[in-house]
Formats: sequence, structure tokens, C-alpha cells
Amino acid sequence: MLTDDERVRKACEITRELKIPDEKTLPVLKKLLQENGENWNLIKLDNYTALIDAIYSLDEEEEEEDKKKKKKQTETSSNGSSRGKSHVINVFDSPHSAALKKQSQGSSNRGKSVDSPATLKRKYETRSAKSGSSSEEGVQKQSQTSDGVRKKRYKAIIRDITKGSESVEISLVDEVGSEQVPKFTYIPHNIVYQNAYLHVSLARISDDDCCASCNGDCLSADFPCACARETSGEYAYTKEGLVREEFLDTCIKMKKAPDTFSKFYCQVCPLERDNGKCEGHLIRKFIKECWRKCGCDMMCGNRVVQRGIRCQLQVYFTQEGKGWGIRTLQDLPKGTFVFEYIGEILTNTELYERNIRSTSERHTYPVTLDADWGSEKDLKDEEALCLDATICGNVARFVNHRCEDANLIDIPVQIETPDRHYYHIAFFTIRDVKAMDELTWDYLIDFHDESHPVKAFKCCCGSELCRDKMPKGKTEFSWLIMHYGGDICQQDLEASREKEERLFLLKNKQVPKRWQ
Ligand SMILES: C[S@@+](CC[C@H](N)C(=O)[O-])C[C@H]1O[C@@H](n2cnc3c(N)ncnc32)[C@H](O)[C@@H]1O
Repeated sequence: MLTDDERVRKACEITRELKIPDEKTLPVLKKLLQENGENWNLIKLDNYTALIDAIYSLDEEEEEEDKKKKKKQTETSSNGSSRGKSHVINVFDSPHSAALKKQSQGSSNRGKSVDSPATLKRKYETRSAKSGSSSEEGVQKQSQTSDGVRKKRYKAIIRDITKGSESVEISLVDEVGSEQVPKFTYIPHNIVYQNAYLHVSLARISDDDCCASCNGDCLSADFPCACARETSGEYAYTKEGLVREEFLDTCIKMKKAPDTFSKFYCQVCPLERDNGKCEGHLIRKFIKECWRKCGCDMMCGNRVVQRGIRCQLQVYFTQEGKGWGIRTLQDLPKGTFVFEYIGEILTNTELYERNIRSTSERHTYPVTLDADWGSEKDLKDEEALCLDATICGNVARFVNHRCEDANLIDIPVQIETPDRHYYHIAFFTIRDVKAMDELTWDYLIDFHDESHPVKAFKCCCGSELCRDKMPKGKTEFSWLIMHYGGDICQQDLEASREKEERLFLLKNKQVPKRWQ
């Protein structure tokens, strides 16, 4: 662990490499630290991008001031003799004058006070999350006027895409430097678009569905409260705020080997508009958090998702052709809650109509809320719900797909209503994740499904088990075996229940000896 002095020294070493003197670095650094609640992680981010940007912004302003001064001098002298005018230009253009100018800038810096945090923030925040054309010009102009060094450095485009609506700031950076900033409105909570009907009311929460007599932290009580009943009498979370391993592993297994779990089949499926033939909806495991009628407090260990994002995250432009993605800026242990998928709550009909109207959107952002359709009678199109983060959403709208070995899983979470027609989609880490790793989710796309009305994107996930790279006609199972080797006989393949079990093991690289 470095001391503050060592951190400052390190920051100066970096800026000195860019020929920035310490007397310029230090006051800016001080202001940035004040502004960010002494958060060194943000300062160090992407090799001190925020710091370097703030220093350059200061330079830009000074250059601007210099230009104005020069202009004024020129104007004044043009009112006098023309010799005076050329003299001013010559002095500023000679090598000697450049050195003089540098010196005078240095001294003016020492005398000059650094911008207030608010101004620095404004400079650094070159655009708001909802971009307009003028801010886009700003980004382009920046790259045109940059010198060689500046072109290479990372450009932080948005300091906080959440616009202060989350308890952590989430920056957006573009290391490639050529991408348009995404256009969407950041919302930290789901919101009904128009027709969706959410059965949320206090009257629906019966005594059995809450823990009115609890106090403080339910996880510290001697016995699990009513809210743990949903998860077999044990809370889904540990005291450290992570999803319990056993619960998490069952959820993972459910995703990877769905055919070994119960499914609900609609008679006429709202998702299969054309032929209506239902492919089955998994009856998922839910987490149930304490809520309004419960007696515990907000810091109760059984309230994790509802407290919102706590991890340090960043949106960045991926190099592999996936567009924008999300990475973690800190190590995350297995079972950490990362974010919820937030968007507009639409009925299936509304989504369908929206999709018909939409012009060629490169990326898509809807997720169906079908984790417990089995608990209701057949749902109609105008009842079935989904979340669409295309226009309004949170950071989760940037989560990219990865085949088979993604590091996040979505788990349905019941919070304000026992009725699972509406619920929250929360993302947790499946394994330990290292700082700067991209956070990914397996969208479970079948890349070879030609009957699907929406053509899947060309997958660039980079996974060894990429299903898009799987040769056409190969079953997923044989593709995995091809990858890991093994002499599985046809009978093995046919033993379908076990097959799913084996698929799960193969995907987790736990291939039993006899199969290798
Ligand atoms: C929910 S968005 C994810 C954020 C998106 N990358 C962006 O720039 O806004 C889903 C879209 O991202 C792109 N995408 C996600 N994962 C991908 C992958 N593995 N390969 C290629 N494109 C991917 C696809 O265009 C997809 O429709």
C-alpha cells in the first residue's frame, strides 16, 4: 500500500514523462483529489487520464487567453504603426521567444490559481450522458487540435454517465478515439413506458411475505425471517454481502444445463409471434429481499440490490468490435452484486411496435421478464413484460455477450411485490473478477438459429467456446468435446438428461477422466 506522498510522486513521474512540470501537476492534482473525495483510484485510472486531461484543459485555456492577449496587442498596435505590429509577431515566433513564452507561462502558472473544482469538472466533463451534436463537435475538435502525445493518451469523454444518480460515479472512456458517444438517457430505476401494468401495492404484501417484527439487520438475527423462506429458509446473501455460493452455483447450473430443470410451456407463447410454439421458460430461482413492510433497516444484509451499484465501474470502447462495454475498476469476489438491468418497462406488444418503427439500430437492448411465467396463466402479448434499455437505461445496457464463460449471471430478485410478473434482473459475478476485466454476460443466443426473426450479431466474444465459431451442423456437445477431446459414444450423446449434466461439466472445464 503506497502512502499519499508516494502516490503524489508516482503521479508526477507520469506527468513528467509528458514534459509537464511538477508545479503544473501538483495544484491540479490537489483540486482533483478534493473534488473526488480523495479517491486515488479515479486519479490513477487509465494511467492518470483524469489528471492529464485536467492539466491539458488548463493549458488550453491559457493558450486561449494568450491568443486573446495577442489579438488585443495586435489590434492596439495596428491602431499605431505597422512596424510595431510585425515586431510583436516576430518576437513571438523566434526560437528565443518560444523559450521566453514558456518561461512566462511557467511563471504565470505559479501566480495563477487553478480552476475551482466545479470548473475543472466542467472541463473534464466534455459532454453529458445525453449527447447533443455540439458536444460531439467538441470531441472531434479535441482530436484535431491534439499534438502527437495527446492523441495517444486515453480520452475520458464523460466523467459520470449516471449524472449523479448512483452512489458511485461511472466514467465513459474511449481509448480508440473515433466512436460516437452513445445516445441514451441514464435512469437508475426501471420506469413504466406506458401500458405495462405492475401489480405493485402494499396491500399485496401479506404478513407472510414480509418480516414486520424484525429489527436492524435480519442476517444477524438468531433465526431467518419470513423473507428467507423463498430461498429455503437460508438468506441468499452472506454477511459479506455476496450471494451464497451454493445458491449461486445452482443458478449457474440452471443457465448452463436448463433441460435438467423445470420449464413452463405457454400454449400460445408471447415470444413466438409467428408460430406461437413455446420453447419453454425456465422457472428460475429468485432472491427475495426485505422491503417496505419489513421491520429491518436499509443496511439489513438482506437488502443488496435495492441499495444500488457499489462497485467502481467504467464504460469503455472495446477493441474487438463489440462496441462499448463495461469493465470493473476493482477486483470483485465471486457472488458480488454488480448492477441491475434497468430500462423502460414495456409490454411485449409495445416492444414489438417499437422494433417495427425503429430504423437500423446497430445494438439491441431488450430483456424479457419471463422468469416465472409459470406462476400465471398464459400471458398475452399486452400483459407480458420486458425491459428495454435502448432509449432509457443504466450502465447495464453496455454489458456485452460472451459465449459460455462470461463472468456475470443474471438472477431474478423480488423486492417490492411478491407477484413475479414484475421483478428485478440483478447481475452477480460468477467467479472472482480482476480489476480492468470486461464484465460479460452470456445472452444465450443460438447463433445458428435461422428461424429467429432477428439475425444475431457476429460474435466477437473471443471465448474458446464461442458458439458463433462453432461449425454449422455440429451440436454444441460435440463442439465442446472437439475442443476438450474425448471419445464420447453416441449413446452418451443420446442420454439426454445426463447430457445436460455433462455439458455443464464440459463448459466448466471439469471433464471427468473417463470422458477425456
Ligand atoms: C446490450 S448491447 C451491449 C452494448 C453495446 N456493445 C454498445 O455499444 O452499446 C448489445 C449489443 O452489443 C453488441 N455486442 C454485444 N456482445 C457482442 C459480441 N460478443 N460480439 C459482437 N457484438 C456484441 C451487439 O451489437 C449487441 O446487439
